[in-house]
Amino acid sequence: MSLLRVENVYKKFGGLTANQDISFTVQAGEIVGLIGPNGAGKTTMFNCIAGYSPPTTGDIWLEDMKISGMTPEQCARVGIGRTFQVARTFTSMTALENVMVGAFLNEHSVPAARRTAQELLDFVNLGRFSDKPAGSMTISEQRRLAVARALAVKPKLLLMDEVMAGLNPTEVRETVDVVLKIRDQGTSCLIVEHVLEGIMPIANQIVVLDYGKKIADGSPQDVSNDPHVIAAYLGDE
Ligand SMILES: Nc1ncnc2c1ncn2[C@@H]1O[C@H](COP(=O)(O)OP(=O)(O)OP(=O)(O)O)[C@@H](O)[C@H]1O
Repeated sequence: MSLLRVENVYKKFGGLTANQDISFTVQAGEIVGLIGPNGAGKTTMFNCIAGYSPPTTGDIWLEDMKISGMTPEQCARVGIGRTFQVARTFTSMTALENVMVGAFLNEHSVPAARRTAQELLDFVNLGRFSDKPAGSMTISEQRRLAVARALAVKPKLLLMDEVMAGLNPTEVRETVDVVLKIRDQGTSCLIVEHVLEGIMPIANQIVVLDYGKKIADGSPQDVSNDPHVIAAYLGDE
């Protein structure tokens, strides 16, 4: 059984169809990239999956549970974690406190939440920054902090929205290493990304959206050679 199944999802905003008949799956243990030009409907799809804005029609399943129509908190409780395009860190709180906010979904004592948060900061290579105010961290560090906070809800599937945008090549490599570690410890990843050199080498599958429609779905190599994708997106790179 697939971990995530998106079935014939439409999302309409008035007269605009941001997602049109989108279907795809994510298998357990895999990294899937969701790519496409600006305005293609990628963030809209994330919002449908994570409960922030339900599909107009169509269904979304996490294993055998229908999650379309659930609230963001219900989605988090059943196993969907997410980061946002603009890292929503609490800038005046320390790195540790930021991750503790996520940890409280499952942990019911401060010491347990603190322990989990410190482990997750270590996991994303930010362990030495636990007492640092999030607002004084670099963009790259804040993105990994957001990943640690999303992992604190112990997701089966982690949705990551442009965690590599604006990073230098060293920072992209650090982030890629963290994504691979997340996959290796058993959490599947669905990643919206414009930084193709970050996502293409590590993805098992790439789904391409353009103007709200799915135009390709396959291995990174097949998708890179697909004329529709080249015309719509890769040709612009
Ligand atoms: N809440 C909303 N109300 C109205 N239109 C919206 C809303 N959210 C998104 N849209 C529109 O839906 C379309 C898809 O937007 P979306 O943000 O999903 O694209 P995207 O692929 O994530 O783009 P980008 O790569 O630039 O982040 C766009 O035309 C956008 O203007």
